[in-house]
Amino acid sequence: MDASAFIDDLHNAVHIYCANGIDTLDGSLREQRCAALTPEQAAAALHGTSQLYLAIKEEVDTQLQKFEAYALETCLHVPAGLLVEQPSSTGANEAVDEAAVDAELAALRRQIAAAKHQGRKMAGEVQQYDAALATYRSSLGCLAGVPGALQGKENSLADDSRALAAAGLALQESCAELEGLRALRNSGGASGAGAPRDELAAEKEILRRQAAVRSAPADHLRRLQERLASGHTKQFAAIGAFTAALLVSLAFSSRSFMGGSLDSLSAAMGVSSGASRSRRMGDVAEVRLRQYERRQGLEVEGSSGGGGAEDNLRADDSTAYEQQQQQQQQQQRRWREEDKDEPGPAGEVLEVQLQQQEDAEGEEQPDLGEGAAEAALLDEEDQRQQREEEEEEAAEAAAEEDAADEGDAEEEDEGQQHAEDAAEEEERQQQEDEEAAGLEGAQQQQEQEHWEKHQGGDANQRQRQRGGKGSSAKGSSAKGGSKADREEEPQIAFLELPHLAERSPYLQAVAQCHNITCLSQAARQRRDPGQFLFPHFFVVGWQKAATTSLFFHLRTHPQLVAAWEKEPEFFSDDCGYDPFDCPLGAQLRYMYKVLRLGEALAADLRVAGAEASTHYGRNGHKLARSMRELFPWLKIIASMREPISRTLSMLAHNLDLHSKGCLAKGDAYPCLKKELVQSNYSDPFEAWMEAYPPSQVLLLQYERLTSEQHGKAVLRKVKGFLGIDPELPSEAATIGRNNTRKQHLEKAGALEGGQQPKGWRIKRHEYEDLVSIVRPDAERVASMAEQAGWASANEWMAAWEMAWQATLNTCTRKGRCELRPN
Ligand SMILES: Nc1ncnc2c1ncn2[C@@H]1O[C@H](COP(=O)(O)OS(=O)(=O)O)[C@@H](OP(=O)(O)O)[C@H]1O
Repeated sequence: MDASAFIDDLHNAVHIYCANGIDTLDGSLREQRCAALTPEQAAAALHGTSQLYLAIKEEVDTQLQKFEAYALETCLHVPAGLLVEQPSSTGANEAVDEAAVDAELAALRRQIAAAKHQGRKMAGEVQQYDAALATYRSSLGCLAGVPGALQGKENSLADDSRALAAAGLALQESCAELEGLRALRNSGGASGAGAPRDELAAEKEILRRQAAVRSAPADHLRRLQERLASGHTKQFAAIGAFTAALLVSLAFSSRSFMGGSLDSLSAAMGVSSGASRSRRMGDVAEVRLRQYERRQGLEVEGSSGGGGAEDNLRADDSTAYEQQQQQQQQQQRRWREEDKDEPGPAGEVLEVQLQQQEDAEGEEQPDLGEGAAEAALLDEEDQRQQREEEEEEAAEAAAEEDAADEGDAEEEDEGQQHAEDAAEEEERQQQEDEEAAGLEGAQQQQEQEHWEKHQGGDANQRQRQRGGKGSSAKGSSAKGGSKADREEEPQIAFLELPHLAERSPYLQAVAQCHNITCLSQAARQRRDPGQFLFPHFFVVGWQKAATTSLFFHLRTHPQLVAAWEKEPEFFSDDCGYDPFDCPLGAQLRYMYKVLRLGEALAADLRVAGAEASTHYGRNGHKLARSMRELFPWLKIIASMREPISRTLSMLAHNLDLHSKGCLAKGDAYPCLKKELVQSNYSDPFEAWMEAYPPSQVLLLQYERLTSEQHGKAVLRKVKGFLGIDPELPSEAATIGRNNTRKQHLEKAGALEGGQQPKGWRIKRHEYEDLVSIVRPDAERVASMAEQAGWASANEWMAAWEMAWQATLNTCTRKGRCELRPN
């Protein structure tokens, strides 16, 4: 049945039902009630029923029509408009072309479907707009208090936006710099053979720009951050957080990028003493920066009527500020074009000027011009240092020769290391000479003569004054008064640290220091949250326990400004283990050139200063207590390796370098025994433990530190101990492997030449004897580790037992075993 027939049937059925109902009512009235009625009453009643029928019929018709319309519209999807026009009861249906109506209906259905789809879409959009509107409304609510809060602070807001603009500008420039450096690094690294000078120049350039990239935007951002943190524009705290994040990422990216570039350059150049070269280049960069900053300072003063860049930065007139910025940029561009050797963007870096020689040479020194004079000072300083080092090394090498047969293998190692360094120094000197020929030429020679004169003698005389290795600094101190007395206090001119007066009292105090005792006293001043006391930690040993890998890993951390080179050995070699009796000039060099105090200050001392020297650890009994007096806050990290393999590594180092030393005689047993009976870990380490509270000392086990399984956890522990982010520089970062001995061998071609010893034979009972020598010390260390909570004694011993067992596993049935180097 089709739908319209169904409706018709329904129609009829309802009508019949109604009619039947009325008929029944009629009949009932007539038969049962009307008999008692008068004829008029009966007629009135029947009229009533017929009226009722009509009323019911009309109502039923109306309802049925509505139902029909509803059914046609919803079941048959006939549009309402069409129904109205459709004369349902006029009989015009017949006139309608059903096919046409069907087609129209289909089209209308499609339109309806499209309209419904559009409607749903719009409903979704309306929902989104509603949500957005709600957000805007609530934002508006939040901002309602802003105008009031900012009233009267328009100037400081203007300053903020200027500072933000300056920071952005500096960042932009730094990005360009970084891009340039990346290109430079790529070209430098890939330049191949025959271009060492180009690479040298590239390295210089990178170092020079590095300082600027690091300091300029960082300082702008820091100032901005300070402004925002100062409370007058709290509504913009998010900007403060943003700049803080930028600061951290800037520090991290520039340092890791630069570190990588220097390493790859050094590697590309095949230079083993990359660190010392870097330092030297860093010095050149410092001088160039000073020249630049001075020039810039004068220029700015001249153009702004003496106000200086900082004042101009604060100027209310933003147009003047923009002009100022443009002028500075133009000036920088001009300088770059005028003199390619001159530095690029300025960094407001705190620098220290070593002027002790300059003063002495004041009358006689020819007028070299400001830049040349400064460069000469630097060269001279380097030369003096270098000569001293060479002389010391020569004397030490001689002493080592004498001492070699006495079997002090550890000291011998140092001597040989020095001899190697001396060779590198020679190479370095040669390069410096070449550079000097291009830059200062004869002036450098003159400077050298002035210096010789001022110092009152030739190199040999100075060597005699120092008394060679045997007397060292300490010995000479006994003969001729303290070194601090003998050496004139250097006069230091500090370049102004921006906003020094607004910095923390601690930073202000440190910024005034030019000796290490002053650093100690400055620590009494109040610090800002996040500032580290300087220096923050030392890695004190032990030699051949992966200290180099550890140090260089830590150095990549963005919260660290660690010494460029490993093992400055300042407190042992320069101070003769007495931190209160170090030569003043050496102290200054140590603070600024080794510990990089200038950079730490520029970073608001929110970075940890550090160095790593293995002499310190093994001489704890000489140094720990006085070190505690000097730097009571210092954190101490030591790494210890299974003692026989550590000693073997140390002896092998000497052998590979110079084919001499104890192991060269072939029999490893007496050689190792002699060394092992006269050294131990626990005595010197105990001195460190006694001097410093347990919370400031951390002992690592080489085997865990370098293991794949535990290495990362150990590194996190180290960083946690130091109070720096344990997940940086990267969660996945491992310690890496720095094998100095292998590098030396590779450099010398020894690996190809077959000079590397494959191993040493030792009899089983001899090895067992060695184990019995070291075991008590090992157990003592294990128990110290357990007491301090660094490891369980059993775990500690198990790692070393395993190393011993590994050697015993190589033993043949005849009891001949092999000691294998790494
Ligand atoms: N990641 C890792 N894994 C395993 N071994 C490692 C690692 N890093 C350094 N080393 C080994 O540590 C030895 C060098 O230690 P140091 O850097 O402290 O030596 S040094 O005192 O600075 O010369 C040296 O050991 P030997 O090879 O036995 O001489 C390095 O090979």
